[in-house]
Amino acid sequence: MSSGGGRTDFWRMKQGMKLVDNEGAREIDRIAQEKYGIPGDILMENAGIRIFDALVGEFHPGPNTPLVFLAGGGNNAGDALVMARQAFVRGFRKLSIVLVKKEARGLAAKWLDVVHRLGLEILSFEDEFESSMERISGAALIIDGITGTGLSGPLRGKAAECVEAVNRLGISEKIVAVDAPSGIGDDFRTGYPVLSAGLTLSVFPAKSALFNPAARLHCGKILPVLIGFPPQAVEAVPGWVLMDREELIKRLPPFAPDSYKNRRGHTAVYAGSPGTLGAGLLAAEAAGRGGAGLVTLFCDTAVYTAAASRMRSVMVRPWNGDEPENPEKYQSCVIGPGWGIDGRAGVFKKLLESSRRGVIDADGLSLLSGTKRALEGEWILTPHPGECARLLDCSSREILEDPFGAAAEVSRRYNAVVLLKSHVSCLRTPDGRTALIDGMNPLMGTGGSGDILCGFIGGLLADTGLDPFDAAAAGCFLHQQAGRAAALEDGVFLAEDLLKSLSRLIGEYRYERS
Ligand SMILES: NC(=O)C1=CN([C@@H]2O[C@H](COP(=O)(O)OP(=O)(O)OC[C@H]3O[C@@H](n4cnc5c(N)ncnc54)[C@H](O)[C@@H]3O)[C@@H](O)[C@H]2O)[C@@H](O)CC1
Ligand SMILES: [K+]
Repeated sequence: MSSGGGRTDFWRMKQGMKLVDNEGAREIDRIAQEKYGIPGDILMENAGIRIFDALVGEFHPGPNTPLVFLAGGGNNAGDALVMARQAFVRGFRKLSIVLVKKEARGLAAKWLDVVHRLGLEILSFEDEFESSMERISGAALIIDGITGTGLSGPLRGKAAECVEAVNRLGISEKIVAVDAPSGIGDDFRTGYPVLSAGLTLSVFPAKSALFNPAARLHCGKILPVLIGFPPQAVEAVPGWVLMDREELIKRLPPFAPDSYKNRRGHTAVYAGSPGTLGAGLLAAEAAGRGGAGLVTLFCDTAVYTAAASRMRSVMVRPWNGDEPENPEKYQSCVIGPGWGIDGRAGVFKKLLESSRRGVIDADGLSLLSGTKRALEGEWILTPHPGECARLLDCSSREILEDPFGAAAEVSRRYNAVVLLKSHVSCLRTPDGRTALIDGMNPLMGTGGSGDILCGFIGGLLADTGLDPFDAAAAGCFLHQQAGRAAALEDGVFLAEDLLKSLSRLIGEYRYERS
C-alpha cells in the first residue's frame, strides 16, 4: 500500500497507517458529526472530491474518457454520486450512472436528485440491463459505489448479480473501488461475491477488511484518502497498524554510534541437519544481517564440517542435541529452520526453559505444537497457515477462513507474539496488539525465504531494547521490502538474494540515521 496523498498528509504520517474495522469507521463518522459538529454531507462532499482527485492522479483521464459510476443505495453510492457531479463540473462529458439498487436513501438520494437535475445519464441495472452492460463494457474506468462499510453478510440480490456480470467482463484493472471493493466486509470469506478492483481508494483510516488475505486479492493497489475526520475522532477508535515506512522508523531506532559487537547482542541459531543445512546457514547469516553483533550456529554434528567451511562471520558449533550450551548467555535465539524433529523434543523443552527471548519457526513450531504449552519469556512464532493449523489442531482451510482470528488464538494459547505469514502477514500479541504487513509478492514464495525471515527477526531481537512486536513488525516489513528490491533487480530471485537487500535496508534505517 502506498502512503498516498504524499508528504503534505503529514498528519496521517504522525497518526501512522491506522486501519479500522467497519464498526470503527462508523464510530469515527459518528464522533466527527456528533461531538465535533461536522455535517455528514460535508464529509461526503470531501470524500467524493478527494477520491476523485486521487483517481485523476492515478489515471489522468480527460473530458472524453468514458466513466461509469455504479451506485448502490447507501452512503457509498453517495460518495460515487458526488464523484460523478465533480467529474461533470470539471468538464467530463461521457458520464453514466448505473443504479444497482432502485431505492437510494439519505444522502445518496439527495445526490442522485442533483445528478438527475444536471442531466447525467442514469440507468437502472435491473430495468436497463443491456444498456447498463454496454456502458460498463465501453467505459475506461468504472467507479464502484455499490457497498462500503454498510455491507452486511455476503452480497445478495441485484448487487451480487451486477458484481458477477461485471467480473465476467475481466476488466478488474478498470475498476476503482470507493472505500472498499463491493462485497468486502469484516467477515469476508473466499467465494463470496466481490467486485475485483485494480485500485481501491479507501477513506482514511483504511479498512482492515481489505487486508484479510482472501479479500486483499480483490483490491489491487490500495490508497488511503484523507477526507477531514478530526484527529481526535480517529484516535478515539481502536485500530490496527499497517506497516509502512513511517511505522518502521517509529519502531526501529538507529544504532548507537558507540555500539559494538558485544553490545549489539549475540544470537544463537539452532538449525540445520543433514539435507536441510541450507536453512540453518540462511537463518544464521540473516541474524547477522539483522544487526546481531555475534551469531553462533548450533548445527547437527553430521553437517558441522560443511557448515563451518561455508560460514565466515558466523561461529559454528557441532551439536547433537544434548545439553544446550549456556543458552542464557545469548540475547536471542532462533529455533527450528531445517533442524529436524526426531529426538529433539527434550532439548527443545530445555531451550524454552533456559532462553528468554527468541523466534520459533519451522521444525521448532512442529515441536511446539506437540507441547501445547504456553511459553514464558518473549517469544515470536512465525507460522505459515499449515504450521498455524498444527498449532491449533485444525485444518489449513479453517485458518484461511479466519486468519486474523487464528493469529489471535495462537497468540493467546501459546502466550507469544505470532506472525502468521501469507501474502498479507498478520502480527498479533496476546494482549491484542495487531499489525498487518502487506506483501503481494509471489516471488517471495521461494525455498529459504522463511528461514531468512526468522533469522533476521532473531538478529533484530538481539538488541534487547527492541520490543518483540516491533522487532517482528520491522523484520517482516523489511523482508517484504527486500523482496521487492530483489524482484526489481534480479527478477525471479533465490532466497539468498534477499540477504544483500536486507543489509542495505537495515543500514538505511538504522545506520544512516545514527
Ligand atoms: N465514516 C464514514 O462512515 C463515512 C462513510 N462514507 C461512505 O459511506 C459508506 C458507508 O455507507 P452506508 O453505511 O450507508 O453503507 P453502504 O453504502 O456501504 O452500504 C449500504 C447499502 O448496501 C446495501 N447492502 C448491505 N448489505 C448488503 C448485501 N449483503 N447485499 C446487497 N446489498 C447490501 C444496503 O441495502 C444499502 O443500500 C462508506 O463505505 C463510505 O464510502 C463517506 O461518505 C464519508 C464518511
Ligand atoms: K465500493
